[in-house]
Amino acid sequence: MSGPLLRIEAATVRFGARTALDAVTLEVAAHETVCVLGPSGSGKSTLLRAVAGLQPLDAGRVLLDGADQAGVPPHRRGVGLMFQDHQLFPQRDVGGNVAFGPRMHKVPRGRREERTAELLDMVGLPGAGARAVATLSGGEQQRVALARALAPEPRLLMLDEPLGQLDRSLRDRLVVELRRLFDRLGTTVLAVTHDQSEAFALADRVVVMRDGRIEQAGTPLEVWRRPASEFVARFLGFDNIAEADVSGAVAETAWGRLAVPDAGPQGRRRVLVRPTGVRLDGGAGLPCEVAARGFRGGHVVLRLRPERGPWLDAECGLRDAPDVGERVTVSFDPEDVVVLP
Ligand SMILES: Nc1ncnc2c1ncn2[C@@H]1O[C@H](COP(=O)(O)OP(=O)(O)OP(=O)(O)O)[C@@H](O)[C@H]1O
Repeated sequence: MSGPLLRIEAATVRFGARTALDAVTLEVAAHETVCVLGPSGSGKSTLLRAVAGLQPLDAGRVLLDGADQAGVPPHRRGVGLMFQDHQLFPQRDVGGNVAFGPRMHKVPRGRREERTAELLDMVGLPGAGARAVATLSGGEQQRVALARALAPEPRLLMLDEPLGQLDRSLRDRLVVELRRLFDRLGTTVLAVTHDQSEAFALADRVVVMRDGRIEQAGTPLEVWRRPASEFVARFLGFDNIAEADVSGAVAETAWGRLAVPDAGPQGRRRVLVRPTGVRLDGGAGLPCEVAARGFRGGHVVLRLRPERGPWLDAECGLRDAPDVGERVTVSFDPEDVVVLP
């Protein structure tokens, strides 16, 4: 099959005066994992629900394998859904939960049992079929929910905040497992999350939404390297943003004169410096006071109050981290300076 597996064309959904989806166009290729990111209320869940057929469109189309899905009920679309609260059937055991879809599709018992065992293996719960749902941890329930969504072999798997309820270390682990699983199965995935690290770890392509529209779409690297707007930059957690006059390869800012890519946007702009590009070099740079510091795994994030200009976040190694109240001077690595369009 050529062409995208999923094509959303100018999809629009209104709730009264509020436009939850505003002419959204998006394609997902077969075997691709696309993660939709955005703040609460930006329309992410509405987009998934529209593709699943749970939310009618006011305008636009959803096509699966080239076929318009208008009038096709959810259970005939061949999409699997896993929602935030991943509600398992409490009265069924793990195997009964996973086999639910295939049973509805009248898959013969032998094949069903084989498939259930295979999927439980795949999600790292071998032999758990007879366990009661109530005896599972949050992470285990999440895996069972995933196996259940995969069991009917959907052509498109849609995940709404798949790891939403879990603590950070479990999420980080599961996200790597999910990525490996999708690669192995060749599953096509459209996932929604408000957690950018999750999206970046899982996705071939990320889509950032704002107020029902797509603000930027690209590979994780593209979006990280070149945020399309201040909104995207701030959403990714980049807060080192200042007004600038850009001329050639130089930006004049309150922090001083920064080197920027030569061929970029010119004139009155805003520039972003990624925290990795704020260097504590002790030279003749911009004097700052360390206002706060926080530990993030192997490195430290410093909150700096510069002599001039907006506050700065800087990343440095554990051993080099200055104390709160210390004075430092910083310079800016041109590699990490981005002129916002
Ligand atoms: N059934 C509904 N009736 C009225 N308004 C709705 C309904 N569902 C969603 N909305 C509104 O549409 C907008 C988009 O909601 P949606 O749930 O798609 O956002 P979201 O990005 O998934 O948010 P979250 O991250 O909080 O789940 C919001 O402003 C929401 O209040």
